[in-house]
Amino acid sequence: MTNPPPAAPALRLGLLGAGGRMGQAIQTAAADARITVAGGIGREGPVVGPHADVAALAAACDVLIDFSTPAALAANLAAATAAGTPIVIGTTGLDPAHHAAIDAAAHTIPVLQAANTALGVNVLAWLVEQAAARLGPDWDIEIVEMHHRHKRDAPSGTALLLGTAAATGRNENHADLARTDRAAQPPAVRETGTIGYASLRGGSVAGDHQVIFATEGERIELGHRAESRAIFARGAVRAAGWLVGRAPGRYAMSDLFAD
Ligand SMILES: NC(=O)C1=CN([C@@H]2O[C@H](COP(=O)(O)OP(=O)(O)OC[C@H]3O[C@@H](n4cnc5c(N)ncnc54)[C@H](OP(=O)(O)O)[C@@H]3O)[C@@H](O)[C@H]2O)C=CC1
Ligand SMILES: O=C(O)C1=N[C@H](C(=O)O)C[C@H](O)C1
Repeated sequence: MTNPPPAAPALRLGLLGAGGRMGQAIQTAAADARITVAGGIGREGPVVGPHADVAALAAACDVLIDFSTPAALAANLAAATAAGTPIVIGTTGLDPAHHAAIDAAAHTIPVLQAANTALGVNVLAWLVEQAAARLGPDWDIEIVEMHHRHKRDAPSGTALLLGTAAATGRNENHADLARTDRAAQPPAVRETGTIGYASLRGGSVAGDHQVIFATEGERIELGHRAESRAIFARGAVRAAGWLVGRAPGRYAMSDLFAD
């Protein structure tokens, strides 16, 4: 009789922003998936487990999941890099300097950055890219998002991800087309070929996104509604498991869903 193969070692997650809305949802998703949370850090220190700071937590887990704040990103990446620990970044409101820091860390460790970790949104991004590729610039693109009253960044990271997918479909740079604050522009009719954004905030909405393609006489609307944070949390936990053991580099949810 042969012995069964040894069980794979259990995954140990480290959570950054552990006490927040997403931090709590990820703890639930990890428990549902029977994955151990080695520890969790909040703004003022440990939320789960004994680790005093992100450096101690990074050294004690197999993978970090960061849903905290853009202001914490540099320190979180530095700790992950020093410990050689892969990191999933779900925090939004990132600027070009944050993205440059992610690119730099990805030379040393695997980093998966995703403005939205839900499967449905990532399929929506693919649909938007396909639609934009087939519709000419006389189809105006407007992106409308609604979130809960506590959200700090606007437009949402997902709205920008969807706009980037549309720009890619058109073989254009998103930065050239994006009009994130129409109210701040001088009064003028809509510029052909641009991508407009509108952000609504209120109540407890987990996350609604709609991409509207509008031309003379017809309109296409593609959208996604998150009914709870559980979809983001499940995706983040799945992404963390997928990231462990990968080569250093920058990854996206589309890499995971393509596997
Ligand atoms: N990628 C995705 O699928 C999703 C992304 N998000 C994004 O995730 C982020 C968090 O969202 P949400 O959970 O709703 O926000 P919350 O404000 O509820 O949670 C953020 C938490 O991070 C804590 N925090 C602040 N500074 C630090 C720090 N230096 N180190 C560790 N923790 C810190 C905050 O503490 P304190 O309150 O004391 O400041 C808070 O508990 C946002 O950027 C949001 O847009 C949200 C949902 C899905
Ligand atoms: O802050 C949130 O809640 C969410 N943020 C992400 C975003 O900015 O797109 C993802 C999701 O929509 C929920």
